[in-house]
Amino acid sequence: MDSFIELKKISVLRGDRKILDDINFDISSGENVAVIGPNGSGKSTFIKLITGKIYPSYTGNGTVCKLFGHSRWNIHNLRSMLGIVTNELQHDFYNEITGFEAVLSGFFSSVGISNNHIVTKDMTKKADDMIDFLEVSSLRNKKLETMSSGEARRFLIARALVNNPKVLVLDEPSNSLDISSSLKLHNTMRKISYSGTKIILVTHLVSDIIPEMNRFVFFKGGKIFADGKRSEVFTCDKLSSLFDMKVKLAENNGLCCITIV
Ligand SMILES: Nc1ncnc2c1ncn2[C@@H]1O[C@H](COP(=O)(O)OP(=O)(O)OP(=O)(O)O)[C@@H](O)[C@H]1O
Repeated sequence: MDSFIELKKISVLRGDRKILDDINFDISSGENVAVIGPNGSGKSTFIKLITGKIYPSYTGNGTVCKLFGHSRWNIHNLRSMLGIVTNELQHDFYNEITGFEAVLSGFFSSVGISNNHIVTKDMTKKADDMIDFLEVSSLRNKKLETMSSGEARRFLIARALVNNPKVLVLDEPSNSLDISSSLKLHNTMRKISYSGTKIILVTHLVSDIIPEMNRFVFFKGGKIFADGKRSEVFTCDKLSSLFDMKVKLAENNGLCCITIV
């Protein structure tokens, strides 16, 4: 099986500063990956790289940057393979768009539906199926701008799933959610992982981690600081080194939390 994402010796430069430095990363099917790192460690830049939004700063000399086997890609062609939900995206949807239209727009990689879009019956059915799956049918015709963050985020996850992507990238998904909405999201991520779509979860909160995450990639200072199986990387020692403070990790009923010791 080809890798979903293959990066070798990849760096990203902004001005004269390397904000991603010599990244080597490869994921294939079967992996749910948690990307964790402190603020400013390069996680968002990494997400932009693996979702085709930016290219590496250097190529040649053994560098590889492939998404689904291709070094060059068209964002529209990536959409059936890669679903993306970021806070930036959610911001784009704060206008007159209803939840249903937002989900439907996933078929066109657009923000909402316009007269140029030809919406088929199958698309409508799939959009409604995904709205059901995310358990927000009662809000289908409500405008996103009038929803809570948690509600709007569920519609954007449904939008990302309409194309049956192989991989769903969630960037800081519990940002601005209260405990109850975070817990709902937690359960939704578990449901998605059972449905066959793999998750790449980017976060600085260990409470976002679901038991199905089987690979952990830690970022620090623009570099991959640790990368491996859950039992090897998601440990008190590694988390303490990552955040430069002694922390204790506890897991209870599938929920994780860290405390400072
Ligand atoms: N376009 C840019 N121009 C200059 N510096 C940038 C740019 N984008 C990111 N940076 C810098 O690169 C570093 C990594 O940023 P990035 O947003 O990738 O980190 P992050 O881990 O996602 O942080 P956070 O958790 O705070 O969102 C930061 O120091 C940031 O200021």
